[in-house]
Amino acid sequence: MSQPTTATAEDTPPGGPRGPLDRFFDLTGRGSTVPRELRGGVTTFMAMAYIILLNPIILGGAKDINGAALSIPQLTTMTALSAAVTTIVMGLAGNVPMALASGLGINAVVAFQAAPQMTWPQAMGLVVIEGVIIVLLAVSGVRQLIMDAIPLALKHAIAVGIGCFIALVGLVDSGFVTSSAASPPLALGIGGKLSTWPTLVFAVALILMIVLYVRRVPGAILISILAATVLAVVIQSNAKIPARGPGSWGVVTPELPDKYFAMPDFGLFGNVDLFGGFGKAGVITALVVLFTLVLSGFFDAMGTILGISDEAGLVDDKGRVPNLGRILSVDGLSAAFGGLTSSSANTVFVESAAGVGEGARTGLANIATGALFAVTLFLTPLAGVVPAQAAAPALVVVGALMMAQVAKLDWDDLDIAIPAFLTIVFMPFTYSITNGVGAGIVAYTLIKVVRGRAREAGWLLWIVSIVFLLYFGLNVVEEVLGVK
Ligand SMILES: Nc1nc2[nH]cnc2c(=O)[nH]1
Repeated sequence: MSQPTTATAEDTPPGGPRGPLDRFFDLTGRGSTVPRELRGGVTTFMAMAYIILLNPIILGGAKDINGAALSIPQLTTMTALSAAVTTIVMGLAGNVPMALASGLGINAVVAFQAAPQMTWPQAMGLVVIEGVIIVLLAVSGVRQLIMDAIPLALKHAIAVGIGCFIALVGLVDSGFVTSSAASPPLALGIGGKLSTWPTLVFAVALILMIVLYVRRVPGAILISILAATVLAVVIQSNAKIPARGPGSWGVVTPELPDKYFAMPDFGLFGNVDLFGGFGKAGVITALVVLFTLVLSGFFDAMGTILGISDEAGLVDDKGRVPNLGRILSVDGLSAAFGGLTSSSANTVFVESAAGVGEGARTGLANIATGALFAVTLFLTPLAGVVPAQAAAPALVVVGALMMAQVAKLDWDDLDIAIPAFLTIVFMPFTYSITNGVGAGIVAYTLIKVVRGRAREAGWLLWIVSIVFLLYFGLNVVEEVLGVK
């Protein structure tokens, strides 16, 4: 891929014999070094650390059918634990710079679709089953077959769509872009105006990151995140911006905590009722929830794995990813582990692209990211210091890098141009990677049919298209079947 790297003489792989770390992670083979991997891993952690705070807020804010809520401190521990374990396992087994944590798409399904119809252990039981189904699809080779069936052009479009999506996520999380019920639905800052301290911090961080990055300063992204965090803490200690409301920092208010250390509470571990949800909510309702979980988990991770691999230059000329079977299996296991820990399905995070932007190319970066998540198990108060405004510019800059893939598409070929465009725009516009993948695949198959080339799509894409049509029409199906 064509991004500028941040190599220095200190970074250059030595010509001598390769050490055990180098051999295990193939650092030299992938043109990387230990410092670069560590820098990438730390950067990814900085871009993802917010999840330790946000996931408990989303899951802990919802009530189950009995009106019970999960404990926020326990959720915080479980979110950090599952991110640490799954990220390290992915690094060791998959050797890719792809960190995992509780997915924001899926946790909303768990909190707002599953939990209100059953108990928390039953909802988490469905998450475990989802993960097991995804593992079965991976080990049977079906998941890989589906990935291979997706045309190369759509794989590039997925990377571009994810780039646009993470840029929007960054802009929204930092309050630089806000939504309102009035028109226009999206606006700059508050009501079209940038006038708050948090947006200033975002702007400073973004400018600093761009300047350092184009000047190829090693650690550009990380330095900018840290510098912006310091700026944010200084501003907050003087301006005392309220934690909630317009103009606030969002999930993380950058304040130095009173205490830095807290003992983790593992009380939610194993709090799972595997099949009880089918009895409580009804078989069809539970199956509809399971279908949504599997489809989102399957295609969100697939899109993210393709996008990050493409960005890291790990794919071959057919768009194939190394160690794909293992990566997909670990991804499924991670979803199940998320259920087991009540932290909701863990999935490959798009934020891993920030570490790739910093030079990460192997699973060693994951060891750094995972180790930092493990440390936060004991330092949960400190995890709340980096505000979105400091970390989110990384998502915008990396979004720009991922845009490079758009040049690989033949925009004069409508068979490609229209599905690729839909893939790209559906991701940011519907805030979902899965929707983008689905829109592209359905459009691709449709165009092949109306052009009299139905066979070119291949039978597998046909099946996937039908499944996606079901997914998009799920509400209609639910009404027909009379389920909630
Ligand atoms: N791919 C992916 N990345 C994320 N980053 C935060 N949440 C998510 C998610 O649900 N999926």
